[in-house]
Amino acid sequence: MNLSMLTVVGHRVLHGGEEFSAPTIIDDAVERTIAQAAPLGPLHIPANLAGISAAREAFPNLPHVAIFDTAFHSTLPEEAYTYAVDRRVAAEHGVRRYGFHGTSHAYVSRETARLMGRPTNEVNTIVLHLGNGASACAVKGGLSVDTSMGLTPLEGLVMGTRSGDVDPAVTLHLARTAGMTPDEVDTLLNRHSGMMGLTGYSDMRDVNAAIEAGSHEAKVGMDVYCRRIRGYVGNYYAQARPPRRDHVHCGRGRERPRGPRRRARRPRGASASRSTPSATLAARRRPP
Ligand SMILES: Nc1ncnc2c1ncn2[C@@H]1O[C@H](COP(=O)(O)OP(=O)(O)O)[C@@H](O)[C@H]1O
Ligand SMILES: CC(=O)OP(=O)(O)O
Repeated sequence: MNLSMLTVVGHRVLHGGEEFSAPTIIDDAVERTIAQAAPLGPLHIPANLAGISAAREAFPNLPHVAIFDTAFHSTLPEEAYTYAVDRRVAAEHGVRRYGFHGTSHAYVSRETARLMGRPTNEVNTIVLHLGNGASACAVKGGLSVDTSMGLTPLEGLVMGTRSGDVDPAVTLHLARTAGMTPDEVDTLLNRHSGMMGLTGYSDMRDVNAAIEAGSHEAKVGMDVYCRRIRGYVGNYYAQARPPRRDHVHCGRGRERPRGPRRRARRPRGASASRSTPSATLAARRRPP
């Protein structure tokens, strides 16, 4: 490759925080702001910064542009990016869902619309990015409306070495009962969990080989991985289009659903389903 033909250097950068939601020319100040996000991306930001610094040194006369993984998710509605924690604490410490793998979800959703021969703004997709890091994204008319990764890339699907969703109290439990420090819990959940923690392998080809060889742990690991994916796909599908008849009411079932209970079953814009008097616990199923 003739390097003199280069006109610009693009850098995939993990976290744009609330500062960056569009491609941004990198200067020293931008580099410093990216560095501030390091605690939110311990696996990625140090590598991103090393790449930026090496490339800026090698090509000092070219513009360097940061493309942020979080940018595509800047369209998340407030109800999707808000965690149900104390508002003041969340605001003070920037605790909210950002979402990642944005370039991948944007590309796949647009390409899907193109292959279907339909305009992007008319197509709704659920995109699964299944690499070492893994995430799901609900894309409505070309815009990200929900995604499985959160404040950091730890939340959501089971990944190569990351746990994805766990009860947040697991971290407190490990700190209190095992005496683990925040850094140790961070390392456990980011580097020694997921498929690696469940099966001993982070590479799916190794997991598949172990399943073929009869490993129970590998089979269970794969089942956990797939179950989590089904859960997210079902979640996003239900958000867009709730099932009209299959539902379970727990508690106070005889009251007519109001407010949140009604909206949980029928988001704005969805067509109404006929509500049925229900017992305290009533499940209606379609015949097989
Ligand atoms: N042909 C394949 N069959 C099954 N899994 C594969 C195959 N190729 C790659 N993978 C799995 O995809 C994951 C890595 O995906 P990749 O997109 O390369 O990761 P990254 O997120 O690091 O870019 C690994 O778990 C790997 O085993
Ligand atoms: C955000 C993330 O998980 O990225 P990767 O898949 O490259 O690890």
